[in-house]
Amino acid sequence: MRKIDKSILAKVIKPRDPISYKGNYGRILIIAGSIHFGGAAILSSSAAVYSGAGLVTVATTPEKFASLNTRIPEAMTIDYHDQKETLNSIKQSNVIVIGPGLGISELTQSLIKSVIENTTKNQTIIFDASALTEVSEENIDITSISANVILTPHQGEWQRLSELEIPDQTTDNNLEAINKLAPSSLLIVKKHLSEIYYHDNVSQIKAGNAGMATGGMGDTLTGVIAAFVGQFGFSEETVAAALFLHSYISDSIYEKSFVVLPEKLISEIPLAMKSIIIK
Ligand SMILES: NC(=O)C1=CN([C@@H]2O[C@H](COP(=O)(O)OP(=O)(O)OC[C@H]3O[C@@H](n4cnc5c(N)ncnc54)[C@H](O)[C@@H]3O)[C@@H](O)[C@H]2O)[C@@H](O)CC1
Ligand SMILES: Nc1ncnc2c1ncn2[C@@H]1O[C@H](COP(=O)(O)OP(=O)(O)O)[C@@H](O)[C@H]1O
Ligand SMILES: [Mg+2]
Repeated sequence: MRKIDKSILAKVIKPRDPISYKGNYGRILIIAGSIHFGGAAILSSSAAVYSGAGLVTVATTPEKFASLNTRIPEAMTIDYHDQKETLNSIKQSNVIVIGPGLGISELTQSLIKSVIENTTKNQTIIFDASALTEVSEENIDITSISANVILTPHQGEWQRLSELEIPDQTTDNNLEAINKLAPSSLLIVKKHLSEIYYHDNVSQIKAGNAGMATGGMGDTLTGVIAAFVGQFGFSEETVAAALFLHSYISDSIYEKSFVVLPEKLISEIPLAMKSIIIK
């Protein structure tokens, strides 16, 4: 199993061209949040903005517009009940995150199907949280999606998708399961020392700590990955760098703090990314 260490960061995080504009750094759509899970949409979108995404739009329930605009004014908001507006945003985005805080509902199922049917090979979809649960519970076919696909289940969500009990989630079993479920996708099994499965390659990050075992940490990861793909393009390296940075910053916080709060992690992303390119 290949190990992912700090060297991945300098391979991916590059200085910006002075002659550039926000369109160069990715249009991200985050389809997230619901009446009981407003924070997931805030954390995912904040993480995307703070990780350098050019433009971030959150498709969520209008009850959450005020809190979102207050917490992360850089992100724009659209109503995911408005099919026309949501479809328009799906088609215009480079990266689409779907799932954090969405909840289990017919709406979630229809949003998933709309994303699958209206994206092309030049786009990337990140399935997380409730979207993963719906894919498994509704047997939604994700084997032949045109867009790049990234799945970010924790071990419980992976159990639902793969039908592998957690103790049986070995490298070989995971590889077999992902090749059956979505052969060309990139799978991250989130846990202590998370693993990446992509085209039969298996790698493991050498960072992460138990202070990360707090609600919202996975929602946050989706925003970091989305921003990295939006800026640096879809590749196993880009995703590995995002996954590593998320745990690397958490490790530095964990040195002095009993718990790693997702918001604290997010606040430290810009300085951590800058430190990688300062020689
Ligand atoms: N502030 C917010 O708005 C938050 C919203 N959240 C949303 O809540 C929804 C449900 O996600 P959850 O993950 O909380 O609940 P899930 O029900 O999807 O998964 C948690 C369940 O998985 C099982 N499990 C077993 N081993 C596990 C392991 N090692 N790691 C994780 N789970 C394991 C347990 O039965 C546990 O109850 C998602 O849409 C998520 O985005 C959560 O992310 C928490 C924070
Ligand atoms: N003990 C641990 N060691 C390292 N990383 C952990 C540990 N516990 C949780 N994490 C990380 O925290 C995140 C939790 O994701 P998830 O359960 O989806 O959170 P949420 O859905 O509440 O946002 C994952 O990235 C996981 O790898
Ligand atoms: Mg999660």
